[in-house]
Amino acid sequence: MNIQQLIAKANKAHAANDISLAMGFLKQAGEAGDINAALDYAYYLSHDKPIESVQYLESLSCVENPIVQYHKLLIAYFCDLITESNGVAKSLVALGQKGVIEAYLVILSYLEQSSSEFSFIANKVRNIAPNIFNQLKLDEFVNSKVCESNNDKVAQGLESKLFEPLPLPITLNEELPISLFESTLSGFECNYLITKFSALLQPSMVVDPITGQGRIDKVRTSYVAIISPEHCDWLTRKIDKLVAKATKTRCCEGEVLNLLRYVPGQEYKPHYDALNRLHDAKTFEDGGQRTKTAIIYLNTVNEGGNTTFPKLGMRVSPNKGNMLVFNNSDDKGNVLINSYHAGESTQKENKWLVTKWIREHKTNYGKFLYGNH
Ligand SMILES: O=C(O)CCC(=O)C(=O)O
Ligand SMILES: [Fe+2]
Repeated sequence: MNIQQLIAKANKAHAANDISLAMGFLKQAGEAGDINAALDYAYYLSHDKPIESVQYLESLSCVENPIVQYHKLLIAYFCDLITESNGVAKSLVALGQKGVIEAYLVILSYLEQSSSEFSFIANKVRNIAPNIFNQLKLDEFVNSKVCESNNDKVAQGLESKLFEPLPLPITLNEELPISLFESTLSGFECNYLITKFSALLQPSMVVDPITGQGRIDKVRTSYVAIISPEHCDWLTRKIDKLVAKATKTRCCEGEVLNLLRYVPGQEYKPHYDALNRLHDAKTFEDGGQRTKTAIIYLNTVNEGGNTTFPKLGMRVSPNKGNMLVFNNSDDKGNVLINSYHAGESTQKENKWLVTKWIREHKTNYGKFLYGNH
């Protein structure tokens, strides 16, 4: 079979949900020289066998290709095969120099925005990809200290950041509980998510209790972008990992990440995120009850736009980069009455956030991207 035939077979197997059959064809297509097939196979394999995944990429004749190198590094990093910097920082810098723009974006996501290292790399992005520089509004961050930095300083600055632990949260409510993790995403990362995924925005839906299908409802008037696996990148993976750490759950128990935009006047009226086993039976099938919610605010809203908990008399104001985490149901899957909450409308500004709901079991999204992790 030639490469096209192998890929056609892989697509057919994939459409029939036979992932192991699809993997077999992708593996062969990768070995025959198709880089995309090789990467797809490596990502699939990385769910359960990350070491084998890296070894597979190393066995290919295209291993020196910078894109292959970049994904090999990401698989090793996100699957925790690298526990200390071990040259990851240097490799990322080297990949950026070879023209892998994603490597520079990963670097930017770990650096302090006000640092000369950030400006130095942002300037490189300006030189090789001016469109991306403009779309990400990187000129907001570039300062005159560009010339004070160099590649070695960037690698040094990056090293400690790559393995920084999640800072301890502030407990806002002990009973539910509700926790706030400050500055989990940088301003650059927040802007990146808005820029990259707003093209996917559609009117939000709620689950119809009769049909079990999503439908538009005045309860939830914001717009949502569903970041399904084909759109996932290093940052959505980083967020999945962050949320898993903050909620003490596994990545495979998370639902798909949602980007939400409220324009002034739009809101999410008081509701429970926990599902009703009878009314939401269809949604329930994919991972069971919703146990926790994580919300990351992507911009600071000055008037309105709070997340409110009416039964607790609490409100949390959206601050760029902060992550709010709360429980929705108890160990037995019962709805926690105090988790009733709302997304208030804003007065003048838009409000942007990403939200992730966690289930009691593995979800299809989680299994697809993370296997058992
Ligand atoms: O907009 C908010 O602050 C809350 C969003 C929310 O409740 C949700 O997405 O489930
Ligand atoms: Fe909610």
